[in-house]
Amino acid sequence: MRKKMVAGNWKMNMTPSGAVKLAEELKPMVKNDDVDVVFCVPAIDIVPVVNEVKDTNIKVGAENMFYEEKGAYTGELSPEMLVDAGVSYVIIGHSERRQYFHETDEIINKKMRKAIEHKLLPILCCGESLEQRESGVTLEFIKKQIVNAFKYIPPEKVINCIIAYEPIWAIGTGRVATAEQAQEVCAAIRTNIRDIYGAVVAERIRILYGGSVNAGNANHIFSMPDIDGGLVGGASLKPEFAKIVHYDK
Ligand SMILES: O=C(CO)COP(=O)(O)O
Repeated sequence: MRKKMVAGNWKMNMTPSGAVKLAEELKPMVKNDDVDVVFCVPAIDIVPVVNEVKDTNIKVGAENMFYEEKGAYTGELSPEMLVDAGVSYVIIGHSERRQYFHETDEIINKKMRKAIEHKLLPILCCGESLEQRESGVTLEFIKKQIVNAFKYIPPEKVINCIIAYEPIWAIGTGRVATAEQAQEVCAAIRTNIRDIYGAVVAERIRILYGGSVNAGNANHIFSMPDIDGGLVGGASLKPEFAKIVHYDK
């Protein structure tokens, strides 16, 4: 049985003081032993949020990291810095980073390998554009994203990674994929993983859905057999996030 996960992606929201307030408000509301709860927060908020949620069930994630160990990379954060600050997860390859910061599959693969080397758990994002969906290439495109992201990573490491399927057309638009649409793609991703890494990895790896998840649709989406929880944007900045964590109540 895979444990469900609900991860918030705060994106570029929340000043350090605002972040502490939000974490303080949410922490008593998101206790749920059946769900792994993660706050993925802006880099500047990591240290204060880690302090705020220590001794709770909440783990902290970063929204990005660089693939080099250290050195002359102005503005970047290394995996060692994240680990030392108390980070457990790192989002890699979000569509916003692919779009605005020109991250390629090759860069994403380097980040995946480096995160794993430092025992950070990657939340790998994949997802198609509206144009790709309408031209019928969704499954083929996502397979390519997955294959490229996991290149050179052995199955015993792949098993602990998290994949987030986030159709670009459903992010921040209020236009949520139907639970059936999300299930279809998440099942195809699991089949891809099975074909490459075998049944054990495929049964254990967690696949999340992201894109306009809210308190009203989480229960239906998370009840799909291949969907193990959600990566939540807008609704992760509000008390509504706690309702998503308690989706089945
Ligand atoms: O991009 C997302 C999470 O990573 C989804 O964002 P929204 O939940 O705001 O659509």
